[in-house]
Amino acid sequence: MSAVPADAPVPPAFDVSNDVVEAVAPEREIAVEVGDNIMEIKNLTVKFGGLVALDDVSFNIKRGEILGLIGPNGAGKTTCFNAMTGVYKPTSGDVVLEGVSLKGVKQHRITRRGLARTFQNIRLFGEMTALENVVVGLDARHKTSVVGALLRLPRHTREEKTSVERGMALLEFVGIADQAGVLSRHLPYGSQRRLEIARALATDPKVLCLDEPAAGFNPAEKEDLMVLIRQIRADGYTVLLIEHDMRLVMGVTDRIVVLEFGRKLADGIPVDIRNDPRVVAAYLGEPEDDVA
Ligand SMILES: Nc1ncnc2c1ncn2[C@@H]1O[C@H](COP(=O)(O)OP(=O)(O)OP(=O)(O)O)[C@@H](O)[C@H]1O
Repeated sequence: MSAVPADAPVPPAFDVSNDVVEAVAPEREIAVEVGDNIMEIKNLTVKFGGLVALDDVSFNIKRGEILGLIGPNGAGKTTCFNAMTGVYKPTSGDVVLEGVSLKGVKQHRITRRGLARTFQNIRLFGEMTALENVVVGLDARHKTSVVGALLRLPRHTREEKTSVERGMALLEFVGIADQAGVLSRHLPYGSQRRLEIARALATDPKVLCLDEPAAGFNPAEKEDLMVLIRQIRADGYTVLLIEHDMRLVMGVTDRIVVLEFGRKLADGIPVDIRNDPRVVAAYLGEPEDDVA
């Protein structure tokens, strides 16, 4: 199934040292078990006027797993992400993170509570370097005040230094440390996608939501991305992944939730989803690339 032979060397970009891993995930257990529910999506409904984009959808995300969210075009995947991350206010239902409801919580506060995401259409600060884009994410977690920053109090200087070190570690982690000083709008497309992931990781999320991270990638880049997503999980993060490329979804996820016409169609391990006649029927008529 894989285009890369089993004994092929791991690309150097992902040969990440223990020091880098510790800088990226300083307070995490490196080896995690898939465990209890870290998030619960409860009867989530989103209506746009008369259109029901998401219809009474419920599923759980378990701590330490890579959960795939798939479905044909227009099935409601991005709407679900948007409702979870505070971009849209759900019409009804609830999203619970570590036992606490996110109902009515503003988007930036949801990020602070531990839910980070990337976007289908890349959203970086084009006039900032790669490193600065990541440091912005880290700065959101600083404890010093503006006055502390102006007076350059020792705590602020310490935090700033740590930010740069952690920012570099994150860039190394996603494989683009050599481009740290490049303006993000000048980065190659693949590096921009990786930078989005690094910036999301900078907020130290409990759950990382990736919205079509392989969009526009060639097969080799998709293989590299699978390695990176596995590495992210190995570092103790929980990952929710929207992705159209079935080979990638089947190759990297522990479990898959399938949406169709805004409703949950199936929820199970990849092999069961692949063989589920309802899922196969839902994808009939999709472009061949998407159902490979
Ligand atoms: N802001 C909006 N206003 C009106 N309708 C919307 C809005 N956002 C999404 N929709 C509609 O909701 C439905 C679900 O769209 P959504 O983008 O969530 O699907 P998707 O599964 O992510 O699709 P794709 O795979 O094509 O990205 C579609 O019919 C879409 O046109």
